[in-house]
Amino acid sequence: MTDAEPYLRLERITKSFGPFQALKDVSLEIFRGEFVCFLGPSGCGKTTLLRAIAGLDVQTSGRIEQGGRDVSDLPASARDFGIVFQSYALFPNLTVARNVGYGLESRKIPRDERTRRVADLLELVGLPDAGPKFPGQLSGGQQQRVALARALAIGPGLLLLDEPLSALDARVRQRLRTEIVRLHRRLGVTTIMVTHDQEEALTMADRIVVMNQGGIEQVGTPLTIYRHPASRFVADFIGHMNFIPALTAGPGRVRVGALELETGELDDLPPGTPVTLGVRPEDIQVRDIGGHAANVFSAHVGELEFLGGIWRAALTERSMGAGPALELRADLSSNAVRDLDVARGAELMVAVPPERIRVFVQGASP
Ligand SMILES: Nc1ncnc2c1ncn2[C@@H]1O[C@H](COP(=O)(O)OP(=O)(O)OP(=O)(O)O)[C@@H](O)[C@H]1O
Repeated sequence: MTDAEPYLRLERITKSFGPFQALKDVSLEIFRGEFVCFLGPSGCGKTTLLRAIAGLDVQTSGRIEQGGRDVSDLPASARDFGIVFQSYALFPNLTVARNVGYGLESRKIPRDERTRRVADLLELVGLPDAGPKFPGQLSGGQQQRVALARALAIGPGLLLLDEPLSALDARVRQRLRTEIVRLHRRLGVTTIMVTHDQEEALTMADRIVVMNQGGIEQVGTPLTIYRHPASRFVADFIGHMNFIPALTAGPGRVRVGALELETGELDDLPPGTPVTLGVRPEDIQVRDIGGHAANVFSAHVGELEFLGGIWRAALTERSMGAGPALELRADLSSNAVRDLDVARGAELMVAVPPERIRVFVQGASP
């Protein structure tokens, strides 16, 4: 097997629980050394997919190949992975050292080597002195580090993380996030993490698999998923987005009420086709709007919400004639708000760069 070939290949995986289809024809390829996140709302099937990869919940149909080997029908014990669960799942009556060494013990690794390896692993996860303690004597974050060390002990080909951070408080979560990424860089172990937290996926993953209702909506790098969401679902699930109903008006142009806008992307749709435009709040410009800028219009400032580093402004464009007004949320820097005297009730010139407008065709996206 060469590195150009996927390390893990999922082919047409389905999973049914009675009449309910939790996974619908899922195909995916993951390469050696990648950090991949399965991201999606509760119940979309991400844990079910992870458990199928581990052999903990066998798929109803489909094929799973790992490292060039067909593992579809292998029991979990015969597959090559380490796993960390949300709930730590440590043995409460065993010391930390024995928890970490558990897999080594059952593989009959000699005691000396085991002791050395456990010490290395505890060092690796930043708990060099925790060996003699019991899990109950550690904080949640520390227990999750022990769970990580245990999962890595046998040097698995695949590290599976099932919402490993969601039981932890925000600060610990943040710190462990960085540590897991660092650990991954250092060890290079192919890693799959399930999360419903978009920020976690965006900051940690090499590639994100966005799931919805038992299927895959989009696979891509965090930047691609954020900048070029393939569907309205993805656009809505990741980050904030203004959705604006519009009609096509010729190549690269759309009409929103009386306003005509230029867009960077538009398939060859006949004029008058209903579409939905997607614009991120941070892509609405209020500064340095040159004379030749496209999509410039005046907007009325409504509510202004202070979010710390930025302000979120409710903007309304009123040249719409009889139609409903165009409402937008815009994220403005504190500097812009100060320099331009942006205040509730003010009028503000705004520009929406054409290349920052996504066009979703109605009915084509779920
Ligand atoms: N053992 C089971 N029996 C019946 N239905 C199940 C079983 N396990 C999961 N499901 C259903 O399959 C769907 C997918 O579940 P899964 O746990 O994979 O979702 P998820 O995306 O991981 O969500 P969450 O973030 O809530 O865990 C859900 O609707 C769930 O109710």
